[in-house]
Amino acid sequence: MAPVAVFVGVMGAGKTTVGQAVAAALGVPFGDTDAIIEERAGKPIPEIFVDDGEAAFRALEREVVASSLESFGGILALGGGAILDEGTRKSLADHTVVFLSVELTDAIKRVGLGAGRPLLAMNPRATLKYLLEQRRPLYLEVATHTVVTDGREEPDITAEVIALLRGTGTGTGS
Ligand SMILES: Nc1ncnc2c1ncn2[C@@H]1O[C@H](COP(=O)(O)OP(=O)(O)OP(=O)(O)O)[C@@H](O)[C@H]1O
Ligand SMILES: O=C(O)C1=C[C@@H](O)[C@@H](O)[C@H](O)C1
Ligand SMILES: [Mg+2]
Repeated sequence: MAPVAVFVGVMGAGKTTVGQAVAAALGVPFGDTDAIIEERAGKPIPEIFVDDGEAAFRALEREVVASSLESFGGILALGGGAILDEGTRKSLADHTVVFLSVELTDAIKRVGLGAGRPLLAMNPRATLKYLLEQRRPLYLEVATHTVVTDGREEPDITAEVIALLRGTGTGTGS
């Protein structure tokens, strides 16, 4: 079994929010690799970063993403940095991948001070700006569909994604 669709995008793109809504509308399960990692580690992501370091988090993320891509049959949201791993990007070539795109202004409004997101613990605006620039090409590389979310409410974005998944929408990208 493989995911119906995989959501990628930077922190605040709305992967969890829109992913849950799309899954509910399609009547399929929703999975979030960040939540699976927290279950596996038995602690929240900020604690994994503090206790074990980012490298240990990325190793666990790689495993969780690989097993979810093989066996999770619903809508799967990946952590914002999962696509940094080259093996993960290659595995995504076999899947329907929705890139939720967001620019800095809206991303900052959505993540606020970055609570629960350890990479944003210091200077969230500058960090998010850097992450957006660094990762945008990687999100585009894996995306089969790109959906612009700036200035849009969740139901509107969800409707576009559902149309894309049903093959009736044109989307805003590849
Ligand atoms: N289109 C939107 N408009 C306004 N707020 C939104 C929108 N999408 C999500 N949000 C809000 O922004 C915050 C971040 O959204 P969400 O957690 O879904 O992002 P994410 O992509 O899963 O981020 P992360 O990679 O950190 O898990 C949440 O508080 C959510 O309610
Ligand atoms: O962008 C990132 O690198 C991250 C995003 C979150 O989803 C979590 O996976 C974690 O906070 C790291
Ligand atoms: Mg999320």
